[in-house]
Amino acid sequence: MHNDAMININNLSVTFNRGRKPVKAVTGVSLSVRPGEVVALLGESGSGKSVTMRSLLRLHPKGTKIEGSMSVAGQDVMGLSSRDLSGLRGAVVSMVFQEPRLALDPVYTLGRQIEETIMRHERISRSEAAARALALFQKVRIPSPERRLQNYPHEMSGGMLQRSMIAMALACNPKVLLADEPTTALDATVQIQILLLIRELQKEYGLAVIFVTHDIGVAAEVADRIAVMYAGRIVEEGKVADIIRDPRHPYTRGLLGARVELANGRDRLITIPGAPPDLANMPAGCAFAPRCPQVSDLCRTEIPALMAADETSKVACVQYA
Ligand SMILES: Nc1ncnc2c1ncn2[C@@H]1O[C@H](COP(=O)(O)OP(=O)(O)OP(=O)(O)O)[C@@H](O)[C@H]1O
Repeated sequence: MHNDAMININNLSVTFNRGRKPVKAVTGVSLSVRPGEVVALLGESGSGKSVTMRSLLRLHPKGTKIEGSMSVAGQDVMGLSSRDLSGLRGAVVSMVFQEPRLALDPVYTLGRQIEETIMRHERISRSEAAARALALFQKVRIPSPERRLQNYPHEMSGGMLQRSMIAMALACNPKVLLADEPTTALDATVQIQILLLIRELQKEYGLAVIFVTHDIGVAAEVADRIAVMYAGRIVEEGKVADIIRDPRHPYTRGLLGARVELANGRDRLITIPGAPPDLANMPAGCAFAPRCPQVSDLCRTEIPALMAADETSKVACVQYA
Protein backbone atom coordinates (compact mmCIF):
# COMPACT_ATOMS: atom_id res chain seq x y z
CA MET A 1 0.00 0.00 0.00
CA HIS A 2 1.17 3.53 -0.79
CA ASN A 3 -0.18 6.18 1.52
CA ASP A 4 0.34 9.02 -0.96
CA ALA A 5 -1.57 7.18 -3.70
CA MET A 6 -4.92 8.37 -5.04
CA ILE A 7 -5.75 4.87 -6.29
CA ASN A 8 -4.61 1.74 -4.50
CA ILE A 9 -5.37 -1.75 -5.71
CA ASN A 10 -4.06 -4.47 -3.46
CA ASN A 11 -4.00 -8.12 -4.53
CA LEU A 12 -7.23 -7.88 -6.55
CA SER A 13 -8.79 -11.02 -7.98
CA VAL A 14 -12.11 -11.07 -9.85
CA THR A 15 -14.04 -14.25 -10.63
CA PHE A 16 -17.16 -14.34 -12.81
CA ASN A 17 -19.75 -17.03 -12.52
CA ARG A 18 -20.28 -17.79 -16.17
CA GLY A 19 -22.14 -21.01 -16.91
CA ARG A 20 -20.98 -23.91 -14.76
CA LYS A 21 -17.33 -23.03 -14.52
CA PRO A 22 -16.16 -19.89 -12.66
CA VAL A 23 -13.82 -17.71 -14.72
CA LYS A 24 -11.03 -15.84 -12.96
CA ALA A 25 -10.55 -12.76 -15.15
CA VAL A 26 -8.11 -10.97 -12.82
CA THR A 27 -5.57 -12.60 -10.50
CA GLY A 28 -3.55 -10.90 -7.77
CA VAL A 29 -3.32 -7.45 -9.33
CA SER A 30 -1.72 -4.70 -7.24
CA LEU A 31 -1.32 -1.19 -8.57
CA SER A 32 -1.16 2.32 -7.21
CA VAL A 33 -1.53 5.66 -8.93
CA ARG A 34 -0.45 8.96 -7.40
CA PRO A 35 -2.26 12.28 -7.87
CA GLY A 36 -1.20 13.76 -11.20
CA GLU A 37 0.03 10.42 -12.55
CA VAL A 38 -1.19 8.48 -15.61
CA VAL A 39 -0.82 4.71 -15.55
CA ALA A 40 -1.65 2.78 -18.72
CA LEU A 41 -3.03 -0.75 -18.41
CA LEU A 42 -1.75 -2.37 -21.58
CA GLY A 43 -2.58 -5.75 -23.09
CA GLU A 44 -4.51 -7.70 -25.68
CA SER A 45 -8.27 -8.07 -25.65
CA GLY A 46 -9.46 -10.19 -22.72
CA SER A 47 -6.36 -9.65 -20.58
CA GLY A 48 -8.40 -8.17 -17.72
CA LYS A 49 -7.68 -4.46 -18.17
CA SER A 50 -11.30 -3.29 -18.14
CA VAL A 51 -12.29 -5.71 -15.38
CA THR A 52 -9.48 -4.32 -13.19
CA MET A 53 -10.53 -0.75 -13.89
CA ARG A 54 -14.25 -1.38 -13.39
CA SER A 55 -13.54 -3.04 -10.04
CA LEU A 56 -12.64 0.38 -8.67
CA LEU A 57 -16.31 1.32 -8.89
CA ARG A 58 -17.58 -2.24 -8.25
CA LEU A 59 -19.22 -2.18 -11.68
CA HIS A 60 -19.54 -5.95 -11.99
CA PRO A 61 -22.68 -8.06 -12.29
CA LYS A 62 -24.19 -9.53 -9.10
CA GLY A 63 -22.54 -12.77 -8.08
CA THR A 64 -19.06 -11.66 -9.18
CA LYS A 65 -16.44 -12.54 -6.56
CA ILE A 66 -14.07 -9.66 -5.84
CA GLU A 67 -11.11 -10.42 -3.56
CA GLY A 68 -8.46 -8.05 -2.30
CA SER A 69 -8.76 -4.43 -1.27
CA MET A 70 -8.97 -1.13 -3.11
CA SER A 71 -9.06 2.48 -2.11
CA VAL A 72 -9.83 5.58 -4.14
CA ALA A 73 -9.15 9.04 -2.69
CA GLY A 74 -8.70 7.42 0.72
CA GLN A 75 -12.07 5.61 0.62
CA ASP A 76 -12.22 1.85 1.01
CA VAL A 77 -14.11 0.79 -2.14
CA MET A 78 -15.23 -2.62 -0.85
CA GLY A 79 -16.63 -1.08 2.34
CA LEU A 80 -18.77 1.62 0.66
CA SER A 81 -22.58 1.38 0.50
CA SER A 82 -24.07 1.53 -3.01
CA ARG A 83 -25.20 5.08 -2.21
CA ASP A 84 -21.71 6.22 -1.23
CA LEU A 85 -20.40 4.45 -4.30
CA SER A 86 -22.70 6.49 -6.57
CA GLY A 87 -21.51 9.60 -4.71
CA LEU A 88 -17.92 8.64 -5.47
CA ARG A 89 -18.76 8.04 -9.12
CA GLY A 90 -18.98 11.27 -11.03
CA ALA A 91 -17.90 13.52 -8.17
CA VAL A 92 -14.53 11.95 -7.31
CA VAL A 93 -14.09 9.37 -10.06
CA SER A 94 -15.06 9.98 -13.69
CA MET A 95 -15.00 7.58 -16.59
CA VAL A 96 -14.60 7.92 -20.34
CA PHE A 97 -15.24 5.02 -22.68
CA GLN A 98 -14.45 3.91 -26.22
CA GLU A 99 -18.03 4.49 -27.33
CA PRO A 100 -19.28 7.83 -25.98
CA ARG A 101 -22.61 7.24 -27.75
CA LEU A 102 -23.35 4.37 -25.37
CA ALA A 103 -22.69 6.54 -22.33
CA LEU A 104 -24.81 9.46 -23.53
CA ASP A 105 -28.58 9.74 -23.67
CA PRO A 106 -29.71 10.22 -27.31
CA VAL A 107 -32.85 12.19 -26.37
CA TYR A 108 -31.22 15.05 -24.43
CA THR A 109 -28.91 17.77 -25.68
CA LEU A 110 -25.29 17.62 -24.58
CA GLY A 111 -25.71 20.82 -22.58
CA ARG A 112 -28.65 19.37 -20.70
CA GLN A 113 -26.70 16.19 -19.90
CA ILE A 114 -23.72 18.10 -18.53
CA GLU A 115 -26.00 20.32 -16.45
CA GLU A 116 -27.78 17.26 -15.01
CA THR A 117 -24.44 15.67 -14.13
CA ILE A 118 -23.39 18.77 -12.19
CA MET A 119 -26.79 19.18 -10.51
CA ARG A 120 -26.79 15.52 -9.40
CA HIS A 121 -23.70 16.13 -7.29
CA GLU A 122 -23.91 19.78 -6.30
CA ARG A 123 -26.53 22.19 -4.96
CA ILE A 124 -26.46 24.61 -7.84
CA SER A 125 -29.06 26.37 -10.03
CA ARG A 126 -29.64 25.40 -13.65
CA SER A 127 -28.27 28.71 -14.92
CA GLU A 128 -25.07 28.25 -12.91
CA ALA A 129 -24.79 24.68 -14.22
CA ALA A 130 -25.32 25.99 -17.78
CA ALA A 131 -22.50 28.52 -17.31
CA ARG A 132 -20.22 25.71 -16.09
CA ALA A 133 -21.18 23.56 -19.10
CA LEU A 134 -20.21 26.39 -21.44
CA ALA A 135 -16.85 26.86 -19.69
CA LEU A 136 -16.22 23.11 -19.97
CA PHE A 137 -16.99 23.07 -23.70
CA GLN A 138 -14.54 25.96 -24.11
CA LYS A 139 -11.95 24.09 -22.05
CA VAL A 140 -12.11 21.00 -24.30
CA ARG A 141 -11.95 23.34 -27.32
CA ILE A 142 -15.24 22.54 -29.01
CA PRO A 143 -15.78 25.23 -31.69
CA SER A 144 -18.97 27.36 -31.35
CA PRO A 145 -19.57 25.97 -27.84
CA GLU A 146 -22.89 27.80 -27.22
CA ARG A 147 -24.39 26.26 -30.35
CA ARG A 148 -22.82 22.84 -29.79
CA LEU A 149 -24.30 22.58 -26.30
CA GLN A 150 -27.72 22.57 -27.99
CA ASN A 151 -26.78 19.55 -30.12
CA TYR A 152 -27.90 15.99 -29.57
CA PRO A 153 -25.23 13.25 -29.50
CA HIS A 154 -26.03 12.06 -33.05
CA GLU A 155 -25.28 15.55 -34.40
CA MET A 156 -21.62 15.38 -33.32
CA SER A 157 -18.61 13.68 -34.96
CA GLY A 158 -16.79 10.94 -33.03
CA GLY A 159 -13.97 13.28 -32.01
CA MET A 160 -16.30 16.09 -30.90
CA LEU A 161 -18.40 13.59 -28.98
CA GLN A 162 -15.34 12.31 -27.15
CA ARG A 163 -14.47 15.95 -26.31
CA SER A 164 -18.00 16.33 -24.92
CA MET A 165 -17.52 13.18 -22.82
CA ILE A 166 -14.28 14.58 -21.46
CA ALA A 167 -16.07 17.84 -20.62
CA MET A 168 -18.74 15.84 -18.80
CA ALA A 169 -16.10 13.77 -17.01
CA LEU A 170 -14.48 16.97 -15.69
CA ALA A 171 -17.79 18.58 -14.73
CA CYS A 172 -17.56 17.91 -10.99
CA ASN A 173 -13.80 18.45 -10.62
CA PRO A 174 -12.92 14.78 -10.10
CA LYS A 175 -9.66 13.56 -8.62
CA VAL A 176 -9.56 10.35 -10.65
CA LEU A 177 -10.20 9.65 -14.33
CA LEU A 178 -10.72 6.10 -15.58
CA ALA A 179 -10.36 5.95 -19.35
CA ASP A 180 -11.22 2.75 -21.23
CA GLU A 181 -9.81 2.86 -24.79
CA PRO A 182 -11.21 6.39 -25.29
CA THR A 183 -9.44 6.92 -28.61
CA THR A 184 -9.63 3.45 -30.17
CA ALA A 185 -12.69 4.19 -32.31
CA LEU A 186 -11.23 7.44 -33.71
CA ASP A 187 -9.17 8.21 -36.83
CA ALA A 188 -5.43 8.47 -36.21
CA THR A 189 -5.28 12.28 -36.41
CA VAL A 190 -8.29 12.76 -34.13
CA GLN A 191 -6.86 10.12 -31.79
CA ILE A 192 -3.67 12.08 -31.24
CA GLN A 193 -5.62 15.31 -30.63
CA ILE A 194 -7.75 13.61 -27.97
CA LEU A 195 -4.69 12.03 -26.32
CA LEU A 196 -2.99 15.43 -26.16
CA LEU A 197 -6.16 16.97 -24.73
CA ILE A 198 -6.43 14.29 -22.02
CA ARG A 199 -2.75 14.77 -21.16
CA GLU A 200 -3.11 18.56 -20.97
CA LEU A 201 -6.25 18.49 -18.81
CA GLN A 202 -4.91 15.72 -16.61
CA LYS A 203 -1.88 17.90 -15.80
CA GLU A 204 -3.97 21.00 -15.25
CA TYR A 205 -6.40 19.23 -12.92
CA GLY A 206 -3.74 17.04 -11.25
CA LEU A 207 -5.82 13.95 -12.01
CA ALA A 208 -4.77 10.40 -11.21
CA VAL A 209 -5.58 8.46 -14.39
CA ILE A 210 -5.86 4.79 -15.29
CA PHE A 211 -5.84 4.53 -19.07
CA VAL A 212 -6.78 1.18 -20.62
CA THR A 213 -5.35 0.48 -24.08
CA HIS A 214 -4.20 -2.39 -26.28
CA ASP A 215 -1.85 -0.05 -28.20
CA ILE A 216 1.67 0.40 -26.82
CA GLY A 217 2.06 3.56 -28.93
CA VAL A 218 -0.96 5.13 -27.26
CA ALA A 219 0.31 4.06 -23.83
CA ALA A 220 3.69 5.65 -24.57
CA GLU A 221 2.01 8.88 -25.67
CA VAL A 222 -0.26 9.34 -22.70
CA ALA A 223 1.19 7.56 -19.65
CA ASP A 224 3.90 8.07 -17.05
CA ARG A 225 3.95 4.38 -16.17
CA ILE A 226 2.77 1.23 -17.94
CA ALA A 227 1.42 -1.95 -16.37
CA VAL A 228 1.32 -4.77 -18.93
CA MET A 229 -1.43 -7.35 -18.39
CA TYR A 230 -1.59 -10.88 -19.72
CA ALA A 231 -4.32 -13.42 -18.93
CA GLY A 232 -5.49 -11.51 -15.86
CA ARG A 233 -2.11 -10.73 -14.28
CA ILE A 234 0.34 -7.84 -14.42
CA VAL A 235 3.45 -9.28 -16.07
CA GLU A 236 5.54 -6.11 -16.25
CA GLU A 237 5.36 -2.64 -14.78
CA GLY A 238 7.61 0.36 -15.12
CA LYS A 239 8.16 3.90 -16.31
CA VAL A 240 7.16 4.47 -19.94
CA ALA A 241 10.67 5.34 -21.13
CA ASP A 242 12.15 2.22 -19.49
CA ILE A 243 9.51 -0.11 -20.93
CA ILE A 244 9.89 1.29 -24.43
CA ARG A 245 13.70 1.34 -24.32
CA ASP A 246 14.26 -1.91 -22.46
CA PRO A 247 11.18 -4.14 -22.28
CA ARG A 248 11.94 -7.14 -20.09
CA HIS A 249 9.01 -9.52 -20.42
CA PRO A 250 8.92 -11.46 -23.72
CA TYR A 251 5.25 -10.47 -24.06
CA THR A 252 6.06 -6.76 -23.79
CA ARG A 253 8.82 -7.25 -26.36
CA GLY A 254 6.26 -8.90 -28.62
CA LEU A 255 3.87 -5.96 -28.26
CA LEU A 256 6.67 -3.55 -29.06
CA GLY A 257 7.77 -5.65 -32.04
CA ALA A 258 4.26 -5.60 -33.49
CA ARG A 259 4.37 -1.83 -33.29
CA VAL A 260 7.78 -1.52 -34.95
CA GLU A 261 6.64 -3.53 -37.95
CA LEU A 262 3.74 -1.12 -38.37
CA ALA A 263 6.00 1.90 -38.09
CA ASN A 264 8.15 0.47 -40.87
CA GLY A 265 5.22 0.92 -43.18
CA ARG A 266 4.26 -2.71 -43.68
CA ASP A 267 0.63 -3.02 -44.53
CA ARG A 268 0.04 -5.98 -42.25
CA LEU A 269 -0.26 -5.84 -38.48
CA ILE A 270 2.36 -8.28 -37.23
CA THR A 271 1.03 -9.77 -34.03
CA ILE A 272 2.50 -12.19 -31.56
CA PRO A 273 1.92 -15.72 -32.93
CA GLY A 274 -0.75 -17.71 -31.12
CA ALA A 275 -3.60 -16.48 -28.94
CA PRO A 276 -4.06 -15.75 -25.24
CA PRO A 277 -5.20 -18.77 -23.19
CA ASP A 278 -8.81 -19.57 -22.39
CA LEU A 279 -9.31 -18.21 -18.87
CA ALA A 280 -11.50 -21.22 -18.03
CA ASN A 281 -8.69 -23.55 -19.09
CA MET A 282 -5.40 -22.05 -18.02
CA PRO A 283 -2.05 -23.76 -18.65
CA ALA A 284 -0.23 -24.99 -15.53
CA GLY A 285 2.75 -22.62 -15.49
CA CYS A 286 3.25 -19.16 -16.99
CA ALA A 287 0.19 -18.23 -19.06
CA PHE A 288 2.45 -16.82 -21.81
CA ALA A 289 4.62 -19.97 -22.07
CA PRO A 290 2.75 -21.47 -25.06
CA ARG A 291 3.53 -18.32 -27.12
CA CYS A 292 6.89 -17.40 -25.63
CA PRO A 293 9.96 -17.52 -27.88
CA GLN A 294 12.18 -17.95 -24.79
CA VAL A 295 10.17 -20.66 -23.05
CA SER A 296 12.00 -23.13 -20.76
CA ASP A 297 10.78 -26.26 -18.95
CA LEU A 298 10.36 -24.33 -15.73
CA CYS A 299 7.87 -21.96 -17.43
CA ARG A 300 5.46 -24.82 -18.04
CA THR A 301 5.21 -25.69 -14.34
CA GLU A 302 5.80 -22.50 -12.39
CA ILE A 303 3.81 -19.27 -12.37
CA PRO A 304 6.40 -16.50 -12.02
CA ALA A 305 5.70 -13.86 -9.36
CA LEU A 306 5.87 -10.16 -10.20
CA MET A 307 9.24 -9.14 -8.70
CA ALA A 308 11.19 -5.90 -8.50
CA ALA A 309 13.65 -5.75 -11.41
CA ASP A 310 15.10 -2.42 -10.28
CA GLU A 311 13.92 0.51 -8.19
CA THR A 312 11.01 1.42 -10.46
CA SER A 313 10.33 -1.70 -12.56
CA LYS A 314 8.76 -5.08 -11.92
CA VAL A 315 8.62 -8.18 -14.08
CA ALA A 316 7.07 -11.64 -13.79
CA CYS A 317 9.32 -13.98 -15.76
CA VAL A 318 11.61 -16.83 -14.66
CA GLN A 319 14.47 -15.25 -16.64
CA TYR A 320 14.69 -12.54 -14.00
CA ALA A 321 13.87 -14.59 -10.89
N1 LIG B 1 -19.52 -9.55 -16.82
C1 LIG B 1 -18.72 -10.54 -17.20
N2 LIG B 1 -19.10 -11.83 -17.10
C2 LIG B 1 -18.29 -12.82 -17.47
N3 LIG B 1 -17.05 -12.65 -17.96
C3 LIG B 1 -16.62 -11.40 -18.11
C4 LIG B 1 -17.42 -10.27 -17.73
N4 LIG B 1 -16.71 -9.13 -17.98
C5 LIG B 1 -15.54 -9.55 -18.50
N5 LIG B 1 -15.46 -10.88 -18.57
C6 LIG B 1 -14.34 -11.69 -19.06
O1 LIG B 1 -13.17 -11.29 -18.39
C7 LIG B 1 -12.05 -11.34 -19.27
C8 LIG B 1 -11.31 -10.02 -19.23
O2 LIG B 1 -12.13 -9.02 -19.82
P1 LIG B 1 -11.71 -7.50 -19.95
O3 LIG B 1 -12.88 -6.77 -20.53
O4 LIG B 1 -11.14 -7.00 -18.69
O5 LIG B 1 -10.57 -7.57 -21.00
P2 LIG B 1 -9.76 -6.36 -21.60
O6 LIG B 1 -8.33 -6.66 -21.37
O7 LIG B 1 -10.25 -5.06 -21.09
O8 LIG B 1 -10.06 -6.53 -23.12
P3 LIG B 1 -10.99 -5.68 -24.10
O9 LIG B 1 -10.05 -4.74 -24.76
O10 LIG B 1 -11.56 -6.71 -25.01
O11 LIG B 1 -12.04 -5.01 -23.23
C9 LIG B 1 -12.59 -11.70 -20.64
O12 LIG B 1 -12.39 -13.08 -20.84
C10 LIG B 1 -14.07 -11.40 -20.53
O13 LIG B 1 -14.82 -12.27 -21.35
